[in-house]
Amino acid sequence: QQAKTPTPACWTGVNERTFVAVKPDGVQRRLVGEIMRRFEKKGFKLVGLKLVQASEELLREHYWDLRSRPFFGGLVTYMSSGPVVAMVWQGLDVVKTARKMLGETNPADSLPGTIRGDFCVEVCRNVIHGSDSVESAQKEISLWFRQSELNRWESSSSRWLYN
Ligand SMILES: Nc1ncnc2c1ncn2[C@@H]1O[C@@H]2COP(=O)(O)O[C@H]2[C@H]1O
Repeated sequence: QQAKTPTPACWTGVNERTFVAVKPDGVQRRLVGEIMRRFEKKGFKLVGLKLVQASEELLREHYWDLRSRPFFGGLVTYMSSGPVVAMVWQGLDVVKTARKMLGETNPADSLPGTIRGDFCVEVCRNVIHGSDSVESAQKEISLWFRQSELNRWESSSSRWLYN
């Protein structure tokens, strides 16, 4: 069994970070603003943001764990079919909460009120990706962003969000 990399203290508590990407279908369907609005209104802090045309190489690495699945080729083609909005959001329990906000991988299993529950119908066009653990968030953020692209800033609302 692979040893677990310990989470650095700077990545825990209110400083936890997750990687979220609006997929090409989400960009084409003009869902970027609505999705970002949900994360902002929830109280998470945006620390990284860019519109990128992802290379197949980057996507193969991003989805490396799924490489033997029959849909892998189609997934890479879909994800490279247009620009993606890559984001890093920060806040307490952001990895777990973002997954809840996204809904289930299959939109049909996603409750109304979630992003996938509200805006899509099929698993191969599920509009958004979010890291599934703190560990994969760290890997995905370093794959998609340079350190210099991540911003540290003091949020004036943090004292109203955290005790
Ligand atoms: N059965 C499937 N058929 C096609 N694509 C899938 C299937 N299961 C998962 N995926 C895709 O693989 C992706 C893996 O993580 P995502 O959250 O980005 O969203 C998933 C879907 O886009």
